[in-house]
Amino acid sequence: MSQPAPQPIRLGVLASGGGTNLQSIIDACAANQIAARIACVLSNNPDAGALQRAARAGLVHECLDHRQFSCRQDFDAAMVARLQHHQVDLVVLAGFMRIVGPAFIEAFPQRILNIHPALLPAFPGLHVQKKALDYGVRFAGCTVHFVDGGVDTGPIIVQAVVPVLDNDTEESLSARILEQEHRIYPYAIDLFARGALEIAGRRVRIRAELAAGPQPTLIQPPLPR
Ligand SMILES: Nc1nc2c(c(=O)[nH]1)N[C@@H](CN(C=O)c1ccc(C(=O)N[C@@H](CCC(=O)O)C(=O)O)cc1)CN2
Ligand SMILES: NCC(=O)N[C@@H]1O[C@H](COP(=O)([O-])[O-])[C@@H](O)[C@H]1O
Repeated sequence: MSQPAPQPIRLGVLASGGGTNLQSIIDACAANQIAARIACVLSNNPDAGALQRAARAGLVHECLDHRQFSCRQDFDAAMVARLQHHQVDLVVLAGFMRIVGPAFIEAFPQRILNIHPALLPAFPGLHVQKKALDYGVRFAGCTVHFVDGGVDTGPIIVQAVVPVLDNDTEESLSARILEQEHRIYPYAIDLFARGALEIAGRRVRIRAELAAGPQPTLIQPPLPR
């Protein structure tokens, strides 16, 4: 029995690239699949496709080009100021390619999520789809986690698994993972919005009774050869 939707929380989505994760969140909000609304979209990259997607969706969007700031701390402070101005409840990193510092994290304690295109703790950092392919793993996937002071080390909320095929390229594997990212990120954000996430040390407990519905399928079986 799903719970009635609570008052929507306000999201601040940070993106540096094309914004397909942002688009999946935009679409999920429009379909009332997330108990949230996007208050603003911020990017560090003036050329980010995410800014164009935000504009098309009629969303508040701003670029704070990190290259215009004298240091990482000043950039972080400016981002925090904009997020607080827009009264953001949850910061959603959606392909945001800057490491946020302690002051940013202190401003939003346990209220910053990130999506990573690997099954953490395997393959943190960048270019991880290629790293997984080169390593020879049989399964890959993606992870939604809380952001903490480390990089890709925060408590894990949801993961999805995809098979790695013998003829996979970095592009084909990235595309397969991205499809799952677009499914699990809206789901994870909605769990947070409904107060269904409880952090206990490294572990995150999902209170199913507060979720909107059943957990989506998270393990993609190997494709027929
Ligand atoms: N404190 C944290 N900040 C961020 C996290 C995190 O877990 N903790 N996740 C990242 C997203 N991410 C991987 O999922 C990631 C993004 C960027 C980098 C990185 O090395 N960035 C470089 C600049 C790279 C560039 O501009 O092309 C840097 O910031 O110096 C590592 C991991 C978001 N932030
Ligand atoms: N380490 C962070 C990282 O690699 N993030 C990845 O950047 C891509 C952004 O795509 P998008 O702009 O189309 O959402 C996504 O695959 C996301 O997991």
